[in-house]
Formats: sequence, structure tokens, C-alpha cells
Amino acid sequence: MMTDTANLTEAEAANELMRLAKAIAKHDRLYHAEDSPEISDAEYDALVRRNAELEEAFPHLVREDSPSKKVGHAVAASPLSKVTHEVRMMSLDNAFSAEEVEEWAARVRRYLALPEDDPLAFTAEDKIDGLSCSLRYEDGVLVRAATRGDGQVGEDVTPNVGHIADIPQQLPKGVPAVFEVRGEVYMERAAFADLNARLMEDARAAAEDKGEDFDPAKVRQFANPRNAAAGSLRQKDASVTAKRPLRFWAHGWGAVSDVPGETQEDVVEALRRWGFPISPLFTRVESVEGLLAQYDRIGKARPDLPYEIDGVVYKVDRLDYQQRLGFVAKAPRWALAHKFPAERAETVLEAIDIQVGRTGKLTPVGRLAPVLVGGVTVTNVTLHNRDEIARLGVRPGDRVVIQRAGDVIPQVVENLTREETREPFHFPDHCPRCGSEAVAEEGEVDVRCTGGLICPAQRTQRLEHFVSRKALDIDGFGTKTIAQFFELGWLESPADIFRLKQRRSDILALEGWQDKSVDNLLAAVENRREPDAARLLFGLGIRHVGEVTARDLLKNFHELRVIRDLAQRARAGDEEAAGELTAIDGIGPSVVEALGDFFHEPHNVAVWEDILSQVSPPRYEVETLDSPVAGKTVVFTGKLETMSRDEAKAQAERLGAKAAGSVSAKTDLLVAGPGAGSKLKKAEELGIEVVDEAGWAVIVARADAGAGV
Ligand SMILES: NC(=O)c1ccc[n+]([C@@H]2O[C@H](COP(=O)([O-])OP(=O)(O)OC[C@H]3O[C@@H](n4cnc5c(N)ncnc54)[C@H](O)[C@@H]3O)[C@@H](O)[C@H]2O)c1
Ligand SMILES: [Zn+2]
Repeated sequence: MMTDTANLTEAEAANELMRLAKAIAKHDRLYHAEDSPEISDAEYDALVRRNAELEEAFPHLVREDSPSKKVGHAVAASPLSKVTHEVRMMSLDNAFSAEEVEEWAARVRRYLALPEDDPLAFTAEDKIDGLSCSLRYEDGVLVRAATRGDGQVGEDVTPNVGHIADIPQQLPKGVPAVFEVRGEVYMERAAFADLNARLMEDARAAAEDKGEDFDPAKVRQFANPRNAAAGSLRQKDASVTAKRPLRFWAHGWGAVSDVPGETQEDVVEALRRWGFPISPLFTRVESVEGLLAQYDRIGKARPDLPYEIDGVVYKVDRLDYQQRLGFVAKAPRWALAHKFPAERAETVLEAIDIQVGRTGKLTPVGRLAPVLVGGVTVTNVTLHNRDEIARLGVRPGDRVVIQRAGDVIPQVVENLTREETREPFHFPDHCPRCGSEAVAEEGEVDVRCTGGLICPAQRTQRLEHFVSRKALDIDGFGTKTIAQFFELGWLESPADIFRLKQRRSDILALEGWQDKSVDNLLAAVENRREPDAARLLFGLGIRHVGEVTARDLLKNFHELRVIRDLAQRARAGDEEAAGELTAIDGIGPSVVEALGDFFHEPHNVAVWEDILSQVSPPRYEVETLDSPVAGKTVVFTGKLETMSRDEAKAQAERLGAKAAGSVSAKTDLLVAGPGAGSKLKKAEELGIEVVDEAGWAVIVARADAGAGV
């Protein structure tokens, strides 16, 4: 589902980073501020991981508002008073495998310059799924309790924690003058189930009292114990908190006037003596093997614990080491959360629906009897394709095991009803939306509807693609608008977009449209009467003809009709025409075949001609103005870190530059990575402009953003 970062262009990466920042911010708000997440933690973690991968591959694209820089969620909108933390409350870095734990320990050693055989001890304890809370004691008296918020500013929950029996109001004599205890407020599983049952009963009773119909689907229950704990603590009215059975565990500290000991274990032991509950599974180990053994032990104990945990937290034991290691971005270098794998659950596969995508791909989607996995109700799973269904041997009615892993959509991992003798599920050989034949190309797993532009599923999605950012880029057409106009019969083909001006009054009559919005939409359409030819070609949504391919084709042939002509001739068996196409770097037989197929279909040709009756793309010329390096000679030297030399050269060529191997008076720009030697020296002697890899990436990103192609 996700593309390897190495296959992404700068523009694609920037785009995806933007989408991730938005999505993660939304889920942070739902989770931290509203206590009602819409996705599972595993899904959320997968988004965060993807963001980290992209940021690593494209360090110069890291956004100002990057999720990797943020902790939790700002509390500005909270009705509770705000508390500024004297010492920031942090998050934890995650690991999902033993290798990642080993890498972390090795990094710690390298950072501290500790030889292999020097001792390095750690602590390990379960990572409880609650919400962090900071408790400030002055002269042994609890003066303030605060949530984490965004790490800098949290919410004041002092009156609320007064109702949590695990939290002492007063510490024994002799404790440091100032001591902030940090830990988790949580709710046990049984209490969580009771609370949800009570919320349901209260709602039923309230409806009865008012003589209203009772709709259980409308009752707001908590998704999981963590949200229940957060929602119960963060109450303006502390008497609500009093009715909720909350608990607390200490695992760290913030601002303190004195530290009682020299290791993590010493301080945790002091906290225990002062009357704070700590994890019963807390241990100290001497090695990474010890950590992993503890991870296994805690994993085995997990199902029987009265509370939910989602991993094991490791910390470097020596406090002087912690001090030296410090923090990166939003988490300490000296701690790590080793997460448990995704959760699984059993349910019934009730039906297999087939969805049809823009390119006609038939995707089977499993509809499930709703089941709770990792705190979220799951009703759909992806079944990927025909082969996957065959592999699992699933049919509607089967009991299946599903898993929510790093993937965004849950998957079936096992079929419990498997019997070899049954008739297998019959994967459709016709499109469920338009009835056209559905076939898999040789060597391909995906089955596709051959209906092309007559298939309504493909048509609405193609329309969306046609107006999308990278294609014609016409503002104002959301999925809903397209679906609505399509249903009304106003968008029989993409060309009809350009005829919408005749429907001005019809659009105005629809709900939600005003003069101004209609005018904006129509103006955006008029603005594209002379579209960029490469965008127009890409907008047709022909298989294998992506943005780059469309541009490459037009750079070489300049006119769409030339491309169509070559494709049709190639399709008719003219090898010379096929050869002209494949002579272009990056254009292979699959592109030629896809183009040929497209322009072979009479209905596609009709649609295409209809489009050309509405728009006139100017002759395509490589835009020299917008590319700062067009026509120039670029030399790469030294080590490139985010891409291969080949990719760098391809980028240069794409921007209309010539990539040369040696520096001469004709060289315009030298891109020098670490280890650059004689070429760099020569360039400097000749007064040639020199940039590093990051500088080059900026040039590329700017050209891609501004090139308008
Ligand atoms: N489902 C969603 O939409 C959604 C949205 C946002 C966040 N989340 C989830 O929230 C978490 C991310 O939030 P986060 O930044 O708070 O990170 P985190 O919860 O993974 O880790 C940091 C926190 O762990 C807590 N913790 C628990 N046991 C601990 C221990 N023994 N020692 C030290 N700390 C311990 C601390 O309070 C600390 O603040 C992830 O699990 C993520 O999946 C989910
Ligand atoms: Zn179809």
C-alpha cells in the first residue's frame, strides 16, 4: 500500500508529508483533546512511522509543523486551567522489533563512547495505557496535578486527583523540598467495562424518563480504558471524576530539588517508599538480552493483567548516563518503548464486496461482524486481490482471524473454517458496476474492469483524477460535487466539465451553492481552456502513464496528437512507432501497450476528441524559465546521501540540465557531497557555483513546485 521512500519524487514526498502532518494532527486532537480516537494505536503508530521514514529520506522537507517535533496536543481549547511545566513532559521513542532494541542500545553505547564490555544496565517495566500526570509536591504536600498537554503546558487537574486513592496528598517527612512525581492515571479493564455499561444504562433511563425513543447507537461510550481514564480525569467538575474508579502508577519525575539516588531503580524505590504504587513488573537488568527476556515475560503476563499495557519501557539505569544522553526532539535518548505487535481477534466474514477503482481494479473488501481489536471496532478488512482470497480460501460466512498491524486497513491472517472440499469463492469475471468483462493481465494479480470510460465507478474516479492537483488542477471539485453532478447527468465525460457554464442556474439551484461559489468554480474551469499538455495526458488516467511519464512523452513529441498517432500505430503492429516511443528513457513496453490499448478503444477516442473540442493545449516545450538549471551543465561529486548518483542525474535531466562527468569551464553547477576532492577544488578555482546535496534538493523542489508541469 505504501511506496518505498526510494521510489518517491521530492514533490510526492512533500505532498505525503503534508497529508501525514494533517492526519496526525487530527488524530492527536481526537485522541488527546477529545478522548475519542477514530483509529487504532497501531494505525496511528504506522502513520507516525511513515512520517519518520520520509523525514529520514528527505531531511530538507521536514515541515515546521512536523508531527515528529510535537508531543500530545495543545490544551488551548480545554476548559481547565493551564499549568506550565517547569520541566517538559516528554514522549517516548518506539521500537517494534528486537533488532530495533539492539540498535537503540548500540546507539546509547556509541553516544556514551562505552566499550562493548563495559557494563550498561537498564530498567524494564510495562508501558501502561493511561495518561501521563505530573504531581508537584512542595515540602511533602501535593500542590498541583497537571496533565501532559503538549508537554510544555498541561491542564490543572488538582481537584480531580483528590479523588484518586493511589495518589497521596501528603508525603512522609524528609522528602526533598520540591518533588514532581510523574506517572500514569489509568482505569482497570473491569472498571472500564462497568463504566461503559453504566453510561448505556444512564442513557436508557434518561430516555425513558423523557419518554423518548432510545437509540443505543447514539450513546457516547469510551473506545478503550485509556480514553475512559483521560475523559474521567479531565473533568471541569471534579465530582464526575469522583465517580470514576481511577488509579495511578509512578514511573518517573520532573522538577526536583534533590534526587534520591544515583539510578532509575533507586528513585523508583524511593517513590515506592513514599507511598506511590509502582509497576509490579519493574525490574533492573544488566543487558539487552535481559531486556528482551523481560519483554517476553511481560508479554506472556499481559492477558492476565487487570489493566491494559501496550509495550515495555526500557530506561538506562544510571542517572549520570541519562543526563549525558539528554533528549532528541520530543523524547529522551535514554528511554525506549518496545511495543507489542498488533492485536488479533476472531470474527465472521459476512460478505465479500468488490470495489472498482479509477483504473478499473477490482478490490475485494471483506465485511465483518463488528469486532473490537485493540480498542477499536473493526467492520471491514482488505482482501487485496483474487489470489489472496484463494490463498486464504475464504468465503462469506467463514470465521476468520483478523489483525490490525502497521497497515492502515486491518487484514485477515487466518481462515478458521477452511475446508478443502468446498466450492471456492467465485471472483467476478465481470465488473459489478458496469458489467464489462473483468480480466487479469498475464502475470498480474489484479483483475480489472475493461469498461474504461463507460464504467460509472471508473468514470467518477477518473473525473476526480482529471481535475486533481497534479492533473488539470481545477479547484472546487470535491468528491461530493463530482458524485452529485455525475448523478445529475451533467458530467458524462471530462469534457462536460467545460460545459458546466451552461448550467450556471442549475448549479445555483442546488443546496449549498451561492453566486460566488458557482462563479469561482466556473472561473477555475475557464482558466484551464489552454491546459498544460502533460497534465492533460496524465489527467486521462491511462495505466502506467504517471506524471513523469506524461512529461517525458511530451518533452519528446511536443504534441498530444503525435503521441496518440504513435500509440495507435504501435498497437497495430508498427514496430518503428513502438521503437520511437521506447527510445525514450523511462518508457517501456508496458507504457506503449497501455497507450495503445487506450487509444484503440473507440469510446476512449470519442471522449478524447470531445475533450479536445473544449480545450487547446499549447505545444509543449520544456519550460526553461521555471527551471533554474535548464540548459545548464551540472556535475555531481562526492557521496550523495539521500539518493543514488543515477537518480541525481535523472533529476538534472528532468529539469532540462545536462549531467556531465567532469568539471570544465562549461560547468555551471557542482553538487558536492562529503568526500568531494579534485572536482570540488577545480570548481572553486574556476569560480563555479557549488552547492551541497541539500542545496540541490532545494533547487529540485523549487523547480518541481514552480515548473507548472
Ligand atoms: N489512536 C489514535 O488516534 C492516537 C492518536 C494519538 C496518539 N495515540 C497513541 O498515543 C501514543 C502516543 O502518544 P505519546 O506521545 O504519549 O507516546 P506514548 O504514550 O507511546 O509514550 C509516552 C508516554 O508513555 C507513558 N508511559 C507509560 N508507562 C510508562 C513507563 N513505564 N515509563 C515511562 N513512561 C510511561 C508516559 O506517560 C509517556 O508520556 C501512542 O501509543 C499512540 O498510538 C493514538
Ligand atoms: Zn466497470
